[in-house]
Order: sequence, then C-alpha cells, then structure tokens
Amino acid sequence: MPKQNITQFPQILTIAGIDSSGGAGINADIVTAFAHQVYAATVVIAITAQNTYGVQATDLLPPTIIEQQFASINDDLAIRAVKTGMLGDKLHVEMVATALEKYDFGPIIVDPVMIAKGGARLLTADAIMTIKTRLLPLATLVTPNLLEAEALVNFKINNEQTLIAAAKEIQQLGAQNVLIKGGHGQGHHVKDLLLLANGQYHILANNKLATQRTHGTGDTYAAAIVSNLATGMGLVDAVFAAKEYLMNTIKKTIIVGHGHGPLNHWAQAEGE
Ligand SMILES: Nc1ncnc2c1ncn2[C@@H]1O[C@H](COP(=O)(O)OP(=O)(O)O)[C@@H](O)[C@H]1O
Ligand SMILES: Cc1ncc(COP(=O)(O)OP(=O)(O)O)c(N)n1
Repeated sequence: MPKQNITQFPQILTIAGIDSSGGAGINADIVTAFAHQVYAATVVIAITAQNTYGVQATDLLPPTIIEQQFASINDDLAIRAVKTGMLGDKLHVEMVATALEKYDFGPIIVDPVMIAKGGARLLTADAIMTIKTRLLPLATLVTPNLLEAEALVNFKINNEQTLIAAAKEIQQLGAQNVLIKGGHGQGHHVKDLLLLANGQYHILANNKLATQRTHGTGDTYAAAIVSNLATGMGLVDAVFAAKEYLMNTIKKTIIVGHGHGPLNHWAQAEGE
C-alpha cells in the first residue's frame, strides 16, 4: 500500500510494554510525545499489571500479533524516529531487532529496560546478551541507567572514570551514542554522561530531588529525546532539551497513588 505523503505531524514509534498504572512504559511515551507536539504509534510487546507500589504481573504478546503491528505501522505511517523499552525476553528482543533491520523507522533509541524501581525483572537475564549482540549495533543512542550499564559491561560503576569506561565499552558494542543516566547513583547530585559518536562527551548534572514520584523517569527521558529527534533537532540538543522536560515533570509533583508516583507531564505547559 503506498504511503500518503501527508506528514504535518512528526510521528514516532514506541516498542515497549503497557503500564496499568499509567506512569511508565508506553503510557509515559505517548504522553511525552504528545507534550512535544509529536504523534506516537505503538508496538505493544508486553502488558504489565503494576501500580505505584510495584509490578504485580507481566505477560508478553505472541509473535504473530507483534509482527503484524510492525507491518501495519510500516504500511501506513511515516515514522521519523523509534524507541524501544520493555522487551521482556530473548525471543522478543530478537523479534524487535529483526523488525528494526527490516523496516526503516529512522534513528533508533534503545532504552534497555531491565528492572523496575520496585525490583521486578522486566527483562530475563539471558536476554541481556541479545540486547548486546542484536539491538545495540542498531542503536543511534542507548540510554541505560547505572544498573543497566553495569549489567551491559559486567563491572561496577562507582566514579567518573568507571562511568566513562563503561560508556566507551557500550559504544564498542555498536551503539553510536551512549547516555548513561545517573539517577541510581549515591549522594545529592545526579550526573548523566552522554558519550557521542565522535568521542566527545557531555555531563548533564542536577541536584537529586527528595521525591519518590519518579515512576517512569527513564521512559520519559528517552521518549522526550526521540520526540525531539523527530522534530529535527540534533542529538545533543535533543538530549539537553529532554533533560529539561524531565526535570520539570519531576519538580512539579502530582499526587497519584501511594508509592513511587508518576511524573507531571503538564508541568512544561503550566510554565514555571
Ligand atoms: N530524585 C531525582 N531527582 C532528580 N532527578 C532525578 C531523580 N530521579 C531520577 N532523576 C532523573 O531521571 C533520570 C533517569 O533516572 P534513572 O533512575 O537514572 O533511570 P531509570 O528511570 O531508567 O531507572 C536521571 O538521569 C535524572 O535526570
Ligand atoms: C511497562 C514498563 N516499562 C518500563 C518500566 C520502567 O520504567 P522506568 O522509567 O525505567 O523506571 P520505573 O518505572 O521503574 O521507575 C516499567 N516500570 N513498566
């Protein structure tokens, strides 16, 4: 079927899991994209039963419907950039990699989601190797948090030297650019490291805010980056603008649920 050439709205694709509580996963990706005036299509890989206390159950969709979602989107939409999130297991990581090799959806942002804040596994341990061998070589940018970065490189990150070493090693696995997020670090400051394809790097630093309403921070960060890329921003600007969007969503708290609550995606529109 020929694609219509009507693309007034930048369109992104998110390939991830649904969060029943609405704060993370595909739910966070959609609201983040729309807050950026970007349209979001979805390939649903997983369904989770979770709330702000934690993840109670997860299930993965069968391959046929996943393959069909990719085909349906490719036949009709004009996707400019794509993001992956919760992929569940080795088989699903392989399927997603195969689809991303087959279809051209533009720059690929890989958020290698492994463990939710409450400790639940969102990716089986054996799938980490598949992320390394199949998905990272396709990635324009990979966005691990500190624990995910450690799992990718198999060493502890406890200072700036090991942080840079880890980013370089992840880049050698094939990801063009690497953003290691520092939210899980110790102390009062958060330091994210962005290592670029040309070897230069930037540190994005901010104070750690005393809040437990941080459910969906990783998804929101990556979704804002992919949205910015879809509007034509360069990678460095896209990351810095995404960080600013994210910080606004954390600073202006909304109260939903009793545990690790979701972010405030109205914050930017409301202004300072
Ligand atoms: N308590 C906090 N205060 C300020 N920024 C935070 C806080 N928690 C998370 N962030 C921001 O969210 C980003 C992602 O959080 P992080 O915990 O590193 O990843 P993930 O949400 O994927 O586990 C961090 O880089 C940081 O910018
Ligand atoms: C369906 C789904 N996908 C991803 C996550 C993890 O979200 P993230 O922003 O990395 O962090 P927390 O939500 O764990 O704070 C999730 N929980 N569910």
